[in-house]
Amino acid sequence: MAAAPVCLLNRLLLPGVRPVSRVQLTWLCGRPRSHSTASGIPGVKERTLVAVKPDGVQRRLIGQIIKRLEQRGFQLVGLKMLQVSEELLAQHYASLHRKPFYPSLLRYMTSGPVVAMVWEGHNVVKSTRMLVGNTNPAEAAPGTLRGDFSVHVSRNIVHASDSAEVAQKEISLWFQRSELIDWECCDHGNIYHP
Ligand SMILES: Nc1ccn([C@@H]2O[C@H](COP(=O)(O)OP(=O)(O)OP(=O)(O)O)[C@@H](O)[C@H]2O)c(=O)n1
Ligand SMILES: Nc1ncnc2c1ncn2[C@@H]1O[C@H](COP(=O)(O)OP(=O)(O)O)[C@@H](O)[C@H]1O
Ligand SMILES: [Mg+2]
Repeated sequence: MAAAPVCLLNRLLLPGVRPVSRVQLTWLCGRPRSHSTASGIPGVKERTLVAVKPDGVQRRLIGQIIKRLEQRGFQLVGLKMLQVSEELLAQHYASLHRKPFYPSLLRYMTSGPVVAMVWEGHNVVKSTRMLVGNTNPAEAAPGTLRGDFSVHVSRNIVHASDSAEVAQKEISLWFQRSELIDWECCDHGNIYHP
């Protein structure tokens, strides 16, 4: 912590108030920025695609979903609302084409707008899958998004990429590079450093 902010803060304190030390100021404000950049931590720039599905949008759950990811400490780097095309879904759900539920999945996912987001952070893919919960809401633990807000597998409110490799493919399928913002949250020091 530079000496100047400590002196400045002590000058502003009322007479009789004990001056704060540099250690106390560091504790109050988080680690100083020069030491708090998280860019040196491996995996901190990992990204995942999260999409609020049409039922999640209709049920006004967008805010709840964003809130859970934000409060966990992840960082939003891209966000848009869109009416998804069948072409995009055919690529997104390429592994499910032969499933009996695929036609109804397409109808579901095109039934209304979707909110697509890209979230960034350490182990964000795995952590987000844990936060979203099992595909089948009956198997999703209470406290997870699907466990708290959904009942049936065909209306499970939210999508999240299931591996880092799949996440990269899904992000480039849903977003243009120019739609994603590289930025560093000012509280990185508190999230990533003990
Ligand atoms: N019997 C099933 C199985 C799946 N689905 C729908 O198909 C989606 C994709 O299935 P899958 O990829 O297996 O589930 P998740 O990865 O959990 O969901 P998503 O890929 O949408 O995140 C599910 O979320 C669900 O909306 C369905 O309607 N009926
Ligand atoms: N047995 C099923 N019946 C109906 N829909 C399903 C079923 N399995 C999966 N789905 C739908 O397909 C989506 C994608 O499946 P999958 O990628 O396997 O799971 P997840 O969404 O958890 O990644 C699920 O979220 C769900 O909407
Ligand atoms: Mg899936």
